[in-house]
Amino acid sequence: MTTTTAAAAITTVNTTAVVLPMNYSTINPTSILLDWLVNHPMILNFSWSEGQTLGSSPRFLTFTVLSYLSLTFFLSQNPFFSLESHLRRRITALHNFILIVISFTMAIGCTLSTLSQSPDVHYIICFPTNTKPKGPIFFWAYMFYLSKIYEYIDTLLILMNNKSISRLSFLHVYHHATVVIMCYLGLHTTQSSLPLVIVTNCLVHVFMYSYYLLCALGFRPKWKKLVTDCQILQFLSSFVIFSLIFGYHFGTNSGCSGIWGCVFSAGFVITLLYLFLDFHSKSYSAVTNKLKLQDKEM
Ligand SMILES: CC(C)(COP(=O)(O)OP(=O)(O)OC[C@H]1O[C@@H](n2cnc3c(N)ncnc32)[C@H](O)[C@@H]1OP(=O)(O)O)[C@@H](O)C(=O)NCCC(=O)NCCSC(=O)CC(=O)O
Repeated sequence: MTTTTAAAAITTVNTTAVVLPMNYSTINPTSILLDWLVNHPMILNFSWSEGQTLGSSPRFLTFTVLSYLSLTFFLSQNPFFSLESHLRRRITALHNFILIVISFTMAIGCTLSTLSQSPDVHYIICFPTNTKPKGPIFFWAYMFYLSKIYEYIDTLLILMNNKSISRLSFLHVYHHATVVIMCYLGLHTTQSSLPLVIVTNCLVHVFMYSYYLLCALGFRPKWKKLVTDCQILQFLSSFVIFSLIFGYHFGTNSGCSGIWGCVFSAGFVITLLYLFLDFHSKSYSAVTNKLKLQDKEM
């Protein structure tokens, strides 16, 4: 905490405490961020321990993902209620705003943790095989995992509007269900690459949920395609990261931690890339744009 700054602002004159104006030149934003997002005792002492940390058991994971899939299937077949449009838009806007803040905080927290905790650049890509899932980097990996469960609300928001149920795509449900398993395995196997995957995805999500926020507020941003392009770029950059890890793991004697987590993530990214390229061609091709224009003119 910035105790030195606070202490410097307080001085005593004739035994009476006088609060002097804060010397703003001594406030260092980076050290405040480090205090809150890296060196906070809760973050510094975090440890993922299987069966003890909330959400860390295979049973919890199975229950969560199966509940999501069965509820989504049930509600899509039996739309239960449609919220009044005004209220739904407000709830959606708030939900997106929360996700922008959470994603941004995780991106900053994970970046600072990685920069301050990594002994060398190699560590950012490849954790040594004896790495334990504890400390700031794994705290943010855990927050990332929990945030993916919170993102299930996206699906609920689509289901709460009878008119938008057609927006519930295979891509959406497959992504939301599988990403939770990927994050769990990341922690369970102490997976190398976690810092880069988390920071990249959080930054893309700040952009994506800003797009959704504006939609919920009634605007239709012209840069929708740019969001999809960034998502595709994210998946392509993951290939570079995973190629480096596999190169290090199989090309050196020391190896990298959590290689099975990396194999799962790489497989997931391949399927997402395929689905997103398909989404891209269906949403933005010249033919699609022409059809949309004709629809508007009718
Ligand atoms: C541009 C995209 C981000 C979104 O494409 P969409 O076709 O879903 O976009 P859209 O124009 O229909 O979105 C506008 C509609 O979404 C509603 N909406 C607003 N907030 C929402 C939220 N948090 N979740 C779901 N829907 C939401 C708006 O009210 C509006 O509804 P109305 O039209 O009724 O007013 C795209 O690149 C994409 O990701 N498509 C896949 C669909 C998806 O589910 N993506 C998110 C998870 S995948 C992911 O997250 C990958 C990653 O990690 O990067």
